Amino acid sequence: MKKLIKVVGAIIENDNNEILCALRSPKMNIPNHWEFPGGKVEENENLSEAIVREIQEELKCAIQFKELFNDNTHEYDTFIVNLITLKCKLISGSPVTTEHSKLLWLKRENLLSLQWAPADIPAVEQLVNEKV
Ligand SMILES: Nc1nc2c([nH]c(=O)n2[C@H]2C[C@H](O)[C@@H](COP(=O)(O)OP(=O)(O)OP(=O)(O)O)O2)c(=O)[nH]1
Repeated sequence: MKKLIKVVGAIIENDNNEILCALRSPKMNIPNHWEFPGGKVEENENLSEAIVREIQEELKCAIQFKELFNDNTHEYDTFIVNLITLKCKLISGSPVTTEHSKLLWLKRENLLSLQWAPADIPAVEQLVNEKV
């Protein structure tokens, strides 16, 4: 049976209504695909704790959880991911890459020009269609 992993991804928007996108590196699984930065939820933590921890570890900045945005389960060849995207607010510092190949701030209307990890597509489409 395929392993099911629970993952949180942060949707961080700046004052110009741009959204932070992160490119998975060639060394990561699902390499060279764009994603919402984040990672696996650990057993002892809630979604808000998980996303704050992951973003501090990966992007070296502090965020605050705002609201649940999208919850999508996607079956890859070797595992199943339950990707929960959360709207978050940057509260201190600015994101820097530690594991990703690149970070990019993009307007909603340009999000679909990137090659996203397949599990992310419903959240990306919901963002593109969202009224702001
Ligand atoms: N972080 C993140 N992972 C995603 C997204 N979409 C998607 O399919 N994934 C997949 C890629 C990975 O297989 C898995 C998350 O693993 P990860 O490697 O980012 O998480 P992590 O930092 O906790 O991993 P680890 O190095 O501790 O094992 O979910 C997304 O938008 N964000």
